[in-house]
Amino acid sequence: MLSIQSISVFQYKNYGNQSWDFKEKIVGISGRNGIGKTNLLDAVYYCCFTKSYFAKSDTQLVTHGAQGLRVAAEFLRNGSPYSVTAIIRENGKKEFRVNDTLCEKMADHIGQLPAVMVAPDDVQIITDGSEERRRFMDSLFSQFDHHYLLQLMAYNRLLLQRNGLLRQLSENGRKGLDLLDVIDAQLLAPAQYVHNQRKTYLAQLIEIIKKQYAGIAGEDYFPDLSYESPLLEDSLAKWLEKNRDKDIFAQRTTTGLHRDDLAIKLDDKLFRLTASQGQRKSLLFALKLAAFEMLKNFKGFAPLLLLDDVFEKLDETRMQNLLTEVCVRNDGQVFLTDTHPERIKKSLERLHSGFQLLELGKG
Ligand SMILES: Nc1ncnc2c1ncn2[C@@H]1O[C@H](COP(=O)(O)OP(=O)(O)OP(=O)(O)O)[C@@H](O)[C@H]1O
Repeated sequence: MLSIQSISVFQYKNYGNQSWDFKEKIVGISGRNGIGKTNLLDAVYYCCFTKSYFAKSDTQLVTHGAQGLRVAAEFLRNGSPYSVTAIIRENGKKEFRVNDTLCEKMADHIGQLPAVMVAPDDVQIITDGSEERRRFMDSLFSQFDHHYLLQLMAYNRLLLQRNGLLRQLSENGRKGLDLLDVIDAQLLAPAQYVHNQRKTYLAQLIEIIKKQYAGIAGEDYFPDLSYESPLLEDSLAKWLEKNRDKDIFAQRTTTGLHRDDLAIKLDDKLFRLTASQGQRKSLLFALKLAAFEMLKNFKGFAPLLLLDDVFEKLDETRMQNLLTEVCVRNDGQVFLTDTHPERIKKSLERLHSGFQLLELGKG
């Protein structure tokens, strides 16, 4: 079982110096638009992932006009205390401590405090390009397969090096092809590992998504989901060899893992072009709940579930079904935000399970 007991923030977005205690499995957070509900969820997310779900850089998290920030939180994981402190110093340097010990590599912390965020703009996972879907699956798989994260990081680092070299080769008449051979050889092992794991994990994930979609949408047909990868057609070694001239000309690596996708179709057409708003919402929740379920299966305990503004997204019945599923049937801790204190209170009361309601901006 994983739960967060308390969090304190200093100079974090719109918060000066504030702390909260979380006493229940279900925590509702209400308050008017712009009061800081999302920011509070994001601070929890930050403790789990060493980065924000929303902001591209840490500097965006520091309160405007201030320098440096601090976020500290106490968790309980399988009965043992687990504390996290994140500090961004005035000079921008970041320190992350777990149980008072400095974390040398942020990657080592990923997966220790599994969490799933559901936020209003997440529908981009379905409507936007493949990058959003890769981010979704990588964030999920990295939380239960540490080697996956390390191999993915190695692949991305080498890819950057390769693209830099391709630019040089294109500009200086191909001097340095030996180095390209070296980088290409180094890319193969991490690419193969990530590809194999994506194949395995996506097959499992897709089955859970279908089940969740049926439960949420109540439809007896499913979107067709499949793993698309150039590596399903040929090995990366072959692709790199075949595309070498093209890559030098384009000054970038034109094929590889970074082109993978979780393809989503409905009646043989792209889901994002044909699906209704309701179907998109249902699929988004199905993806997120599938991520939640998969994490729970792998970790042996439920991840934190951070639901931002979901009341605006689903009708009342679907919302109540979802809350029963994630708040009552699961033993995990759930955070929900809503602008209307009465609406969230009423929904949570109907669950007949203990909950806490934080009203931001009051008292
Ligand atoms: N770095 C920052 N420094 C100061 N304030 C910030 C910073 N980043 C964001 N904010 C402020 O935080 C507020 C938004 O907070 P947040 O998104 O958490 O609100 P919310 O309660 O979730 O609102 P909504 O109900 O509209 O989703 C805005 O007023 C924004 O100006």
